[in-house]
Amino acid sequence: MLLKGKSLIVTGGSRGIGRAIAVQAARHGADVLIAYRHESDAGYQRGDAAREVLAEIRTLGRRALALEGNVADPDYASALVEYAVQSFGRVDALASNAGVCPFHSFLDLPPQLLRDTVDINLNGAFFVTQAVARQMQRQGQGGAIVATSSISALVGDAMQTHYTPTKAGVHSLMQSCAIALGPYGIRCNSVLPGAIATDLNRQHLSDADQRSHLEKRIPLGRLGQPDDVGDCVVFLASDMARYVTGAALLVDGGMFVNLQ
Ligand SMILES: NC(=O)C1=CN([C@@H]2O[C@H](COP(=O)(O)OP(=O)(O)OC[C@H]3O[C@@H](n4cnc5c(N)ncnc54)[C@H](OP(=O)(O)O)[C@@H]3O)[C@@H](O)[C@H]2O)C=CC1
Ligand SMILES: C[C@H](O)[C@@H]1OC(=O)[C@H](O)[C@@H]1O
Repeated sequence: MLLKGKSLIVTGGSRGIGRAIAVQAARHGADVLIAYRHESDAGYQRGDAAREVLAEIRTLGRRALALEGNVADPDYASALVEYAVQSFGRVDALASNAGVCPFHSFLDLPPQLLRDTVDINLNGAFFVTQAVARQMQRQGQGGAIVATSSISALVGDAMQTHYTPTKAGVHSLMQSCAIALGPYGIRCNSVLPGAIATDLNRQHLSDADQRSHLEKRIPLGRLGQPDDVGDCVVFLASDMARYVTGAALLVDGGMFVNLQ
């Protein structure tokens, strides 16, 4: 078990990649607090998605908690840490994963959509990382922070002009935090998923031509699944990656290098 006895906060842990991170971490022995917001257009009743994750983790014999809120609110970031410390006694790792990606064309993109996307994806990652790092510094035993950036940190997309800069920012945040937090033994790394089949892009990938175009660009021949990313996050959060900090791990089936 790679995370035996550890306590982990996973933002965006109710669905998709975050759910996979939370469950895989529990399989490796961690207790987990998931942060979620309740996205009504994902087709769940309020809290149902989170409750499903908690139930799955508890069947694995681990403790599981959830706290609804918005990572863009720094007070919620602090509340997450306080809840984890009250319940688990400490915070050993953070998966800063929550994010949104409403596809939209550039020329008519409304200012509020840009502000909301930056607020959640980048500012939210900053606030949660800062709150958890403060707790880890108080604990004095180091820790591991893994942010979910994206292949979109490295390449663009015409319908994601408000989104790709946030993913580049998340990766850059981890690089700077790796330097700032290294003296406290806190490691900071990013995973950069490619095209992963989740609610985030369900509509986008429901277009057969779009899906086929993507699959043809992926040397492994398939879209990623959330567990493909979850297992990589568990590795980076574990002592197996004890000398890894400031790194970026592409989890894309080879899509990024397949240009010619
Ligand atoms: N899917 C993909 O192809 C890729 C995804 N990524 C990144 O992976 C991460 C997860 O994406 P994915 O699993 O696909 O997305 P999903 O839409 O499937 O899940 C998003 C999760 O984030 C939560 N969330 C959204 N906004 C907030 C908020 N303001 N505060 C707290 N929680 C919030 C949602 O909570 P709730 O359920 O309550 O709505 C949900 O748990 C994102 O950062 C995304 O940018 C990166 C590359 C590729
Ligand atoms: C939601 C998109 O399909 C997905 O999100 C990312 O970050 C990747 O670049 C993909 O575009």
